[in-house]
Amino acid sequence: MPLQSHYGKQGVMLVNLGTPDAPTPAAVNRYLGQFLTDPRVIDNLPGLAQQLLVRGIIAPVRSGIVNPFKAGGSTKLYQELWTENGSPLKYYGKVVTEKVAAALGEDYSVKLAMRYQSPSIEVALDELLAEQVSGILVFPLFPQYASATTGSVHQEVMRLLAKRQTIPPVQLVNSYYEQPELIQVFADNARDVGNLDQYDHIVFSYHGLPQRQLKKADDCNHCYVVDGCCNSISRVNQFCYSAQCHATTRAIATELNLDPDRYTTSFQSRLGFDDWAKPYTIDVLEEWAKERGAKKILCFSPAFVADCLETTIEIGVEYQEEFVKWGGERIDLVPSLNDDPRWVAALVSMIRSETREAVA
Ligand SMILES: C=CC1=C(C)c2cc3[nH]c(cc4nc(cc5[nH]c(cc1n2)c(C)c5CCC(=O)O)C(CCC(=O)O)=C4C)c(C)c3C=C
Ligand SMILES: [Fe+2]
Ligand SMILES: [Fe+2]
Repeated sequence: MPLQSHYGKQGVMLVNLGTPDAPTPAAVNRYLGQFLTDPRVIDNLPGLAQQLLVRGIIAPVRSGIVNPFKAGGSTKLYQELWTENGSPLKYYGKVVTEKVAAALGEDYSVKLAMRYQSPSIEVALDELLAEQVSGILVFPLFPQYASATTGSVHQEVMRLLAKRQTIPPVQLVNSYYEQPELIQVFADNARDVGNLDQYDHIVFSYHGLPQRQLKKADDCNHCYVVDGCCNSISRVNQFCYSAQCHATTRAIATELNLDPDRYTTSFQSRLGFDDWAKPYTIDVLEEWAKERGAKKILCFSPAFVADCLETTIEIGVEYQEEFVKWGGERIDLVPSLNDDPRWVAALVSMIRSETREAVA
């Protein structure tokens, strides 16, 4: 018998990053304003300076709200990404939540939340608590831990719970970067693409992080100090985002029997002028096209569980155009997990194993 209360359902909150409510300058401005004033995302500015810079310059300029007749860069990209179902990140989040809820059955109550914009963590938490759940499993939809993503979700959940008299049993999922269930789905999706020998090279492209944040999160003075610091994972770097990304790559590559010279781990979406985790995906693509004559590249995006701006547009359109200019033919994207039944089954399996004690 578990120690905790076992009355009511087990609550589950699936949490992703968030996306604008609409592809308009006003909505993109609201989204970027909330996202980029998070001190875990832009971590090197004092609070007031960050508010002024983000809300006064970065968000208005990127969204284009400063000029009502001309959408800014980010808004244009969101307009390109938008489908009849809206933003894919939110659409697939909703579909997956419904499917996971149906598969888990009556013992569970499953909600979707977004760290920024809607549906908010606050609303999802209130709904779960109003149902008198016996406990809550907070499951960020980020396979690898970063302070800017998972850490921020955890902090927000704790901030909201800290206001309440009763703090229910809460489990915070940290990461699942090499869980066999997850690795299997990425590998199966790649197998569905066809014979991998048709590709000159395979790129595993992860969202980047400023090197400063990797160092800050490193209590063991390991990252950028020890040679090949992220090439293996152990006690000293078990929570390092970059090391976890490399571990995800190795696990997928092992599953697909890929030799190490067939693939590269790289990082995308750099913002600002500081150095981010390297190598940058765009540099890897340039090198393969210009110096090694690569024509076809296969690209995995294992930091994302659904189509989003960074996969569909940044890699699928922007990097693709550059690659062709450099003499390449095409970059094929391994489809994201989206609402793939194998991904739903993987989530159900991970949730069940995390809550086995509570749902006895
Ligand atoms: C692994 C997941 C992610 C990490 C780590 C991450 C860090 C990070 N991101 C920014 C700045 C931006 N990210 C933007 C979009 C975006 N980021 C992620 C995931 C991670 N970000 C996703 C899934 C998305 C797309 C959301 C969607 O709606 O499709 C954007 C907005 C787009 C733009 O204006 O270019 C910004 C800005 C920083 C600064 C950062 C770490 C410090
Ligand atoms: Fe991002
Ligand atoms: Fe490292």
